[in-house]
Amino acid sequence: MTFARPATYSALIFDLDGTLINSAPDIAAAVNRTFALRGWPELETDYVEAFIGNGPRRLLYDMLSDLGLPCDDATVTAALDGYIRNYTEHPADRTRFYDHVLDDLVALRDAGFRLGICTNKPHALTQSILEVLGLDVLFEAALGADAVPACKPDPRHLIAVAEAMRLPVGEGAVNWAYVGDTAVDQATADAAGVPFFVVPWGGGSLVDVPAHQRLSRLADLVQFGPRTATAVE
Ligand SMILES: O=C(O)COP(=O)(O)O
Ligand SMILES: [Mg+2]
Repeated sequence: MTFARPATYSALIFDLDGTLINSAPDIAAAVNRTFALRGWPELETDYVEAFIGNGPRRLLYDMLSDLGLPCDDATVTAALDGYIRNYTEHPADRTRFYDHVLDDLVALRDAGFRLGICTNKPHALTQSILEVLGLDVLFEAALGADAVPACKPDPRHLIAVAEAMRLPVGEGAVNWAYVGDTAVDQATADAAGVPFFVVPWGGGSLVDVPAHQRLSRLADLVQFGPRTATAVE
């Protein structure tokens, strides 16, 4: 989709996994603890990482199906319970920010942006990981997949975060943007009629967007900040 680039955005909403944090090592560890109990194979982090972005149920279903293991509803539901328990016990042991993310988020806040998160990670895990990483103070709202009736790529997930931040929604009214790393994020923004930017890490290089929507780092967005734009005028 194409969109008119405004001079400023009042807010930015971010995806979490693959966009702000590399959580793949902790996700893979929780998957492997869950798999080990069932006699399923140990998986490489890179393999698991490629399936992240559609929430934990799809993560497990997609991997089990790809590996030729049982992936009926009952098996996936039991594995999901174990996975969430394992991940909750170790939410951020090995999770790290991508390069410059923390500094750049502070720069974006200082440029006048209001900040939110729209992630397919479970809501309670999202809250605890944001707290562990000290990010809870930077974001006005963060909604995980199970905090809304329909999660990404359903646009209502993103709209729910905007509404929690009291941002304008609806055609022609949007003055904020979504930043993510996968085609799921892109499809969500497109369906919501919201400008989209993609990061260069996570799954970002695989997403097909025009050059002006491709970031080299989050601080590229400072130029669209209300305070930055005012200072330039
Ligand atoms: O799929 C997940 O669990 C989370 O992914 P997201 O933060 O990239 O939406
Ligand atoms: Mg992501």
